[in-house]
Amino acid sequence: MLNRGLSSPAGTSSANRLPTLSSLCSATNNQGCIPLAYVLPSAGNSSVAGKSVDAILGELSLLLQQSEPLFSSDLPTLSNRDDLAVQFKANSDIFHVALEFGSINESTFDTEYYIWIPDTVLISDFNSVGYTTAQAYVDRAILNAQRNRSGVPKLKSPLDYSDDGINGVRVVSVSITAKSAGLTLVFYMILMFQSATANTARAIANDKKLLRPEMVLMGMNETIYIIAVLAVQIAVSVPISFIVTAVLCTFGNFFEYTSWVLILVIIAFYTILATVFGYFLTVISSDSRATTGMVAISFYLGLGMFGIGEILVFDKPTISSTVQNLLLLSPHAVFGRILALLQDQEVQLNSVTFTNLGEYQNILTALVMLTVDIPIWLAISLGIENMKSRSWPINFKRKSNLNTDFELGDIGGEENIETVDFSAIDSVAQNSIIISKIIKIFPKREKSKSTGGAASTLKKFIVNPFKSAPKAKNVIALKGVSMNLHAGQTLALLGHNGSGKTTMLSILNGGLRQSSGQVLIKLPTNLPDGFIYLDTTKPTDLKTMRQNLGVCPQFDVLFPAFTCKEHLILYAALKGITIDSESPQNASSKLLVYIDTLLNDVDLTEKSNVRVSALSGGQKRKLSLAIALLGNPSIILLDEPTSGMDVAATEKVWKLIQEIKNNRTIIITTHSMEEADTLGDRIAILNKGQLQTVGTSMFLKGKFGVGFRLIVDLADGSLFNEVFEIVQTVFPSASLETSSNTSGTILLEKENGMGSLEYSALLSKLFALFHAKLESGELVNLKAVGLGQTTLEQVFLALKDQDISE
Ligand SMILES: Nc1ncnc2c1ncn2[C@@H]1O[C@H](COP(=O)(O)OP(=O)(O)OP(=O)(O)O)[C@@H](O)[C@H]1O
Repeated sequence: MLNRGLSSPAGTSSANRLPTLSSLCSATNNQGCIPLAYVLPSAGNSSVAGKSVDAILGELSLLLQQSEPLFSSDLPTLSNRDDLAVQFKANSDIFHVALEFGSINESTFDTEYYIWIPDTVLISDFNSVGYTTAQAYVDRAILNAQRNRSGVPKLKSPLDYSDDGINGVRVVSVSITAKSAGLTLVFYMILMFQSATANTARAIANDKKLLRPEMVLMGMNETIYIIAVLAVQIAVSVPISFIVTAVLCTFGNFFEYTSWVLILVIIAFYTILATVFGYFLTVISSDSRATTGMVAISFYLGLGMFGIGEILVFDKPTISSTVQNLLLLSPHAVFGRILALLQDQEVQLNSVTFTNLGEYQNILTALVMLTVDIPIWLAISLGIENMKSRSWPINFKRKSNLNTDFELGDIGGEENIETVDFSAIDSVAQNSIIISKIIKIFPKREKSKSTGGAASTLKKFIVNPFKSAPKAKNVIALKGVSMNLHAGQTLALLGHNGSGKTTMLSILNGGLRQSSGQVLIKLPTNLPDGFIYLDTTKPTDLKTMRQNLGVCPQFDVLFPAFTCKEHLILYAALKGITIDSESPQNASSKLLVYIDTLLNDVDLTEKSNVRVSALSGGQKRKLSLAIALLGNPSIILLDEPTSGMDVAATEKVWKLIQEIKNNRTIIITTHSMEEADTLGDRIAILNKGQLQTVGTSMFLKGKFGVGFRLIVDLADGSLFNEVFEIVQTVFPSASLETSSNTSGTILLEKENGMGSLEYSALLSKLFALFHAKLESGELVNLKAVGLGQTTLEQVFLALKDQDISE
């Protein structure tokens, strides 16, 4: 570019290769020829700098050695320009081309020089007289001196052609090579910090699915959670920033002149920005696999924006600074821009520091943009997240498929629901939770049955490339469930696996949003009514509701490294639980006493200072329960709280739940009928997403009980058959459950469709018969008969497969 940019005289070709200087020397076999004799910058010039001159001359002689081996490597020095003029005239056969240096800048190597050719030569072509060759040598020597200082690879001799080389191509590559070294560095740097984005995205996306919802439900403030995750990622990145800075500024020589503190700050800020950007990606995509893809896409997009910026936008006077700065909102573009600008200054050997940043406006602007990008992306992410959870008057989301080809509402209708006796419930306690026609549909994509990876994908493509993607298949977890709950009562929610219990609890605590229907939670207030109803789909209501909510999730969400006590202290802080006291010290010691009491309540006093990693499964459940009870919430949702606990611990928990239920609405899901019977003031049974029944244990047993058991105690076993035959005369379908010589149990099954009165009448008839037989002396060995009530388990099993038609 430098050489071919000079216009050649008309009629000459510019496509010829540069001739070597040796070939131009007219002396036979170069005998005595002098290559590029030179004159140093004139004395008295203040910018004369010995070191730079030496560096350039050293590079020049290296280049000459590469292409002009016939010349001696020592370049002859002439004392001044008069001497040069004399020599030229006198020895034009051996003295062909010469250099006169004007001035050389010590730090930038900016050089002013003149090329001498004898005036006896008619200049018809710059190439043929060696002028262009000399200039190419000198320009490369100057560039190599610069590159040597900044550690960039040196350029080869301009005459080191490849066979198909075209004259000038290598010279043009001078400027491109210099720039591309900087851009390669930028590329690698951006690539290196992808891990910060990817790690954050992965951590938040995974937590979003598993840990975060549960932690939020247990009282964790979402903003604190986000800040904690970002802080951890940033803390991990700090040592990495130091190492990268050390590599760039010390070992790698990539930034020899730029202040290392500036580089460290830039890298640290970019790390934070990359981390925040990772969080942004989790906000805009809902699943972790999508987020991973987004990291890759954003990387290429960012690089693209940087490339477009470098080529078309940055430093273009025709493009407004606003547009230029807009491009710098891209984390990768702004980082790349700063590095590229600093590289430009490095090549010019300029030292950029915090103190002289003002002299480099474009670097300063990019640095300011890098800094402000952090709060901007954080605000955008939090804003989108907030918008997503808001309930809009118009629903922009694609409507879920509510074409209900399933049975809606309760199984068996009103008669399976026990009428509540409101006279026994305080008016404030009545209807503390109103659940109305809740439907929950989980959209689900059918999984491909093949697991053959790339090979099966290829096969599928070959077999039927036009086969459309599998259609969405919905899972209907709740099919229009309605019921009202009352404070001071515990509702035991029963149901087989997958019947919808956890889904119901998640909707109640706002962790899941129902597809349709409404949940209203009653909270006491100072308002004239004395209470308000909160709608769990409204974020502000949800926030208030969660302050009054205690949740024990189905799976423990605990930190292995924290002790039991530390968990309660942490959650107390996160839930904002405060204890009134005159002094903060008093308050915190009172809080510790309260936490100790709670640990004692759940039988964990001995383990209060033990880390969770050393607790048994049952002990972890106790800790989760204690967290749920923290702060005396008015609504307590317990998802299988006693699973994994031993008998003694279970009984203690039952006692505790019974003690605390006053003024509170408690819902407990369980697979233990004994637990439901003991704790449930009312028991609700869910079956495949529908409410099968709800009522007291007595109501359920009376309604769905299969009948009583007759327990018979005999003095002589040989008479048992006789007793069974008597029973069968009244209850033809009676069945023998257990029997031994001296005792037995007979199930007095209620016939299908038989009413309670009719059944009672049969029982009376049976006992009258026994009485008569005893009186007549027919059953002399019968010591005692008794009636056993139907268990809840029998009710549950009887209801198992019942549907509306039955
Ligand atoms: N996130 C989800 N995506 C898709 N389907 C889900 C999801 N969560 C639950 N389901 C489905 O909803 C139905 C009800 O599940 P849920 O966990 O509420 O049952 P459950 O009664 O609590 O079961 P278990 O007693 O086993 O805990 C099941 O068919 C389940 O597969």
